[in-house]
Amino acid sequence: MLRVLTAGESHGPELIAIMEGLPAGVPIAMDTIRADLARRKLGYGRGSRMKFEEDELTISSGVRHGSSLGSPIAIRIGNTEWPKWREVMSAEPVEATDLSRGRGAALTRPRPGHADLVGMQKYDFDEARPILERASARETAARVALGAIARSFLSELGIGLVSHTLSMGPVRVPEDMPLPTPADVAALDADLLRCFDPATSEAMVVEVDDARKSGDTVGGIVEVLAYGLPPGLGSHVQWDRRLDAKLAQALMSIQAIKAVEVGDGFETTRRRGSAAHDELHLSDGTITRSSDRAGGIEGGMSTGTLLRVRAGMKPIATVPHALRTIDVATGEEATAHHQRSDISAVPAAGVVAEAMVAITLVDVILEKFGGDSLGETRRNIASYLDHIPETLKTADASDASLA
Ligand SMILES: Cc1cc2nc3c(=O)[nH]c(=O)nc-3n(C[C@H](O)[C@H](O)[C@H](O)COP(=O)(O)O)c2cc1C
Ligand SMILES: C=C(O[C@@H]1CC(C(=O)O)=C[C@@H](OP(=O)(O)O)[C@H]1O)C(=O)O
Repeated sequence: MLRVLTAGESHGPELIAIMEGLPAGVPIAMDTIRADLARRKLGYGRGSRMKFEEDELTISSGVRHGSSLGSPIAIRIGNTEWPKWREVMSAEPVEATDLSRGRGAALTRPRPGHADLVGMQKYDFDEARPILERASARETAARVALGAIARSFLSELGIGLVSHTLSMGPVRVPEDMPLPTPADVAALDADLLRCFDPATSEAMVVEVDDARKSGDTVGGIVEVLAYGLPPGLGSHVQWDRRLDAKLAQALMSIQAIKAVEVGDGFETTRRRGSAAHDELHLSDGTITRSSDRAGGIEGGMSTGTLLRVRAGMKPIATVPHALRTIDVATGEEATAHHQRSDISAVPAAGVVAEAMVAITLVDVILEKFGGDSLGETRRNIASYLDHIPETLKTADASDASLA
């Protein structure tokens, strides 16, 4: 079983991430984690904070000489903006008068679509600062650092992940666009939209620029693909063991994600059954699926074909052309507070989605195969695949890379 936790406020001194349950012997390179943190910060439409804030990465435990120890891994990501916020976010009491201006001024005009108002109600605060600090997607840097470690483990098992942007507002990649593979990742990372279709990528830039000019924000859809999974991850036997359910929770937990699709998702609901499923046929005597409409999951279990999931992000709530709200200090109608913010964070959300899928896959792999060391997990997977009877083997099972 894998357990992960994050802590940290957006303008606090640092983010903390803990991962417990990763087997020993997994290669963990600081540069790989840094590269993923950099991918998350990039992306067309991000606000000014992404340009000046650095992610200061430290690993405090669980890793020795570039390899996991099997003990809890503790990661620290320093917020380099902290000195400017020291007083506002101090753990020690600060005189209210010292906070009454500038950054410390009470945020009493909650933003519709953010956690501000309901958070104030629930946690009994009279301003939004204590809520937005933790609701903020700054926290996703911690998830991406954990995701980089998860991806390293998956990569040792021959499993590769790709995330890419499918749409930005109404601008969408062509339906027949070929799916990107891990070999294409460098090209995706070079594109600030993380979009595989250059013409669509350009149109997405125009969409973001247009929104920026009119003081607005944009949402969109990202897709995560996982290549090389064995069949049988997750289970049909209990609601909380279904792989699709776990992935949906993992993706839906990302700030501003409001929709999740597995495989063809909602499109499947518009088809008749005869055109909705992945038929089986024999190819060189081996069972083969003739399509991948299900997104690689049947009955809550991975089928061993390509895993394909999508997450839909709503437009950023901090709309520069501020939305109508109520000033809870005066009880009067007002416009929502707004300083700087992202116009779109869809490409960044793709990187976060990839991290959440990676963490979920490590969890279900350890649930099925266990292993206190990487070697033990590998042996367990190989033994399982070897023991699937020839008559049940599927052509697309990923045993080649796992052997
Ligand atoms: C990578 C990323 C960056 C985000 N940047 C912003 C932002 O700059 N401004 C904002 O209002 N919301 C931003 N959000 C979304 C808010 O964090 C989110 O809407 C808020 O926490 C409320 O949660 P909910 O939308 O899931 O209800 C971002 C989300 C992600 C994933
Ligand atoms: C800091 C990050 O994202 C932040 C997420 C966020 C929000 O409301 O979610 C609001 C913005 O922060 P601020 O209000 O300070 O400008 C983003 O910059 C990050 O991703 O590292």
